[in-house]
Amino acid sequence: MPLTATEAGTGLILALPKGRILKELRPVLARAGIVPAEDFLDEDSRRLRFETNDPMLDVVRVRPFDVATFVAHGGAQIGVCGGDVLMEYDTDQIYAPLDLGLGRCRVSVAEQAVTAGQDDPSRWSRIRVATKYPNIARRHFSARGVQAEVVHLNGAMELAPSLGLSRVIVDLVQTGSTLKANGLVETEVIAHVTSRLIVNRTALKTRPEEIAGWIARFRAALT
Ligand SMILES: Nc1ncnc2c1ncn2[C@@H]1O[C@H](COP(=O)(O)OP(=O)(O)OP(=O)(O)O)[C@@H](O)[C@H]1O
Ligand SMILES: O=P(O)(O)OC[C@H]1O[C@H](OP(=O)(O)OP(=O)(O)O)[C@H](O)[C@@H]1O
Repeated sequence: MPLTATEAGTGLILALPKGRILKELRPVLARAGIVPAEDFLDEDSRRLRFETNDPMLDVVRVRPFDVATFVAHGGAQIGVCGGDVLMEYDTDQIYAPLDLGLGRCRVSVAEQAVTAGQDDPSRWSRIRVATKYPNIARRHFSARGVQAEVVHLNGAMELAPSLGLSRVIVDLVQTGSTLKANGLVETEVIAHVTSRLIVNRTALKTRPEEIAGWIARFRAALT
């Protein structure tokens, strides 16, 4: 069988995050005219790379944080990821030209309702923080002269304060119901986030017309 353009290394790879963003992204992909192979939306499929209706485009389905890694390293030329991931990854290899308005939430500091307001955070010199966003947490606290001692978790951060791992957490909040269900309150919003279309900087220079074409198609798909 002849190689497709992407197999031959001449097509583009679009990296998409599996999970909640992908669900929200489905109508946008359809409006942008991207039709991945049928098993792309089958969560049970073990395939990671899928051809599309466009012989010059394949999609890969990876974890949300790994979208940024694949695009930064040029393994994928374009991708979709949350602003939280971009803030954490913090690289100049990624250009984020388009806000897709999906996955709207915020990165916040939270602590146990019982400890909130007990002391003055401006007097803290150190604080233990449980998070899957160590860079965001360190930057946020160091900007106010507080040293963050990070306990790195990949999920269930909300358990950390009551189990003695940390005083506060830095995590995503949307409705606030996860915090509430675990006896926590949001004390500070670090950033509001949405998902972005992201592009590898080198690809933008070496393949400007193709990349600009895809940015335009995604932009049109939002309206
Ligand atoms: N509650 C939420 N409301 C809205 N958007 C969210 C919410 N939680 C996460 N997001 C956005 O969706 C992205 C992916 O989150 P998701 O929960 O699907 O993956 P994850 O659980 O962080 O990934 P992994 O499977 O690698 O642990 C986040 O980076 C963020 O931008
Ligand atoms: O404010 P809420 O509307 O309750 O949303 C916030 C929750 O959503 C995210 O978790 P997610 O559902 O993605 O679970 P996970 O982190 O365990 O994957 C986030 O980590 C919070 O736990």
